[in-house]
Amino acid sequence: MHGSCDIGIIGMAVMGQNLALNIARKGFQVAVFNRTASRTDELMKRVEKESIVPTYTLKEFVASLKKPRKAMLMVKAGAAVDEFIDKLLELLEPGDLIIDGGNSFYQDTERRIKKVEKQGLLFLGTGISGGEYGALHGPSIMPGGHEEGYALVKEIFEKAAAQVEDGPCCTYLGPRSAGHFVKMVHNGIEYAFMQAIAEAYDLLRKAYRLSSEAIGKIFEEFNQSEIASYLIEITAKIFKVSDPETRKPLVELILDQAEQKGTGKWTSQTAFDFGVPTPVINQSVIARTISSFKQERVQFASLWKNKEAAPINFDEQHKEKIKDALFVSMVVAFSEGLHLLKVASQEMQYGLSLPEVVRIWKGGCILRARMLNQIQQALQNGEGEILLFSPTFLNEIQRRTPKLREIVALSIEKEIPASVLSTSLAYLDSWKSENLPANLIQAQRDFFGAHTYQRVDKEGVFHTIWEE
Ligand SMILES: NC(=O)C1=CN([C@@H]2O[C@H](COP(=O)(O)OP(=O)(O)OC[C@H]3O[C@@H](n4cnc5c(N)ncnc54)[C@H](OP(=O)(O)O)[C@@H]3O)[C@@H](O)[C@H]2O)C=CC1
Ligand SMILES: O=C(CO)[C@H](O)[C@H](O)COP(=O)(O)O
Repeated sequence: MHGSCDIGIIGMAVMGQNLALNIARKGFQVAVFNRTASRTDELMKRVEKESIVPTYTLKEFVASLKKPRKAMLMVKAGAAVDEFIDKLLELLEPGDLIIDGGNSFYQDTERRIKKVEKQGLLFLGTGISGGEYGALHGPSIMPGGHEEGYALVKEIFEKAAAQVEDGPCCTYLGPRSAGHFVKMVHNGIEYAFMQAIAEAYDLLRKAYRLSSEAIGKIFEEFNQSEIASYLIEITAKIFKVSDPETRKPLVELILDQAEQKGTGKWTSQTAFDFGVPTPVINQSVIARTISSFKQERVQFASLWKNKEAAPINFDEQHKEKIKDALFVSMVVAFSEGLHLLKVASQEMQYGLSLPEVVRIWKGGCILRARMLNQIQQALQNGEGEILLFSPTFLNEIQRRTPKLREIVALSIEKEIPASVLSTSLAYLDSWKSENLPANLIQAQRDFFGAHTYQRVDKEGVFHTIWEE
């Protein structure tokens, strides 16, 4: 078996195991390695006819690879990636390829690629989306880094990726950290969708007092509409699952503390760095953070002495309003993310093709959604720098925003937090404001710090002594 494997994967947790099986099922021979051997054994129990070679030392792993060797890391983002890169650099040779398939921060990828190329090796920072199912049946793969490295794995990646009508959900995105940057933004948008959906659920259960079963049916219907998407689809499915012990809907028994591994926060931090407004994504990160203060929330609720409002009757019109609110929030989240990608592509010189980014998000990944077809079309037509401005979406959003406004008003009236839905509205209201109150901010800055200001009626930079 030595030296015969087409690719090797390190990290046999959820993603690594399933990706290894997927690639092996496409006819490639895959070497696998995991720090804890039992995980490798666990995978081998799942192997049927596939060609997977288990290895138990890194030396054995490297020796099992065909030259030029392709070693892919599917380990926890952070220190583990650096540790494996260092160990692999001792064992691999110039011309070999290291791929980081985890959710690494793009600045780490910038640093790692320099280190790897210094030793004459190639590196691909590759975002992968689709979770457990996608990894096995076809994820969306977002590679960036050395283009000659991509040529070595193109066939493997493109066969393993999800397939949509216009090709595999994998394409070379650009140099250095382009792939991990795109995956980071993908996840930022993912956070926003998830929070918007969660807020719709909160309104449905609290304002209208609908049961989990009824809410599940509404999401099932939503998934037949213009907001059809993977996240809406799994939401509908979640509401159908009962806890075997209590027979209650399982979702009702899950603690309301959302965890996060960092990609959403990085998207927001990076958007601040690049000067791109992404308030809906930012707010979805904040919403998760607030949720983590469960004990404090319980305490504050008892101090506040919440009163339950009378429920509202739910009908078709309400359903349409919630759907429209979700539609607008989804478009806004995509618009924010694509705006960030556009600016970052220029600043970082990635040369990203946004229609291609959107194309590879159409299948396999967590963001896959029916509206991505229209978004791809709008981008291909070069419609507007920012998606909101595109004629395709402008009319759609304008038509639906009054419904979003009603839903936000309802959330305010009923005291149900809907911060992502309301931020979507505020974001739109800000863009459509010819005049914002930033003139007052400028006056205040000039008052306390002599920061100067510009005027609307004449050219120049001005400073005023605001008080003697
Ligand atoms: N789960 C998901 O849905 C998705 C995950 N990702 C990303 O893919 C990557 C893999 O994800 P996932 O499969 O969930 O696994 P985890 O992120 O849970 O990481 C577990 C894997 O990392 C290894 N590992 C952790 N720390 C170390 C260390 N210090 N030294 C050596 N090995 C270490 C573990 O080895 P051991 O068994 O020995 O502990 C195990 O193989 C991550 O970057 C994740 O963010 C991307 C898309 C979706
Ligand atoms: O990359 C993913 C999906 O695209 C991973 O599932 C990731 O872990 C999701 O982020 P978080 O754990 O912060 O919710």
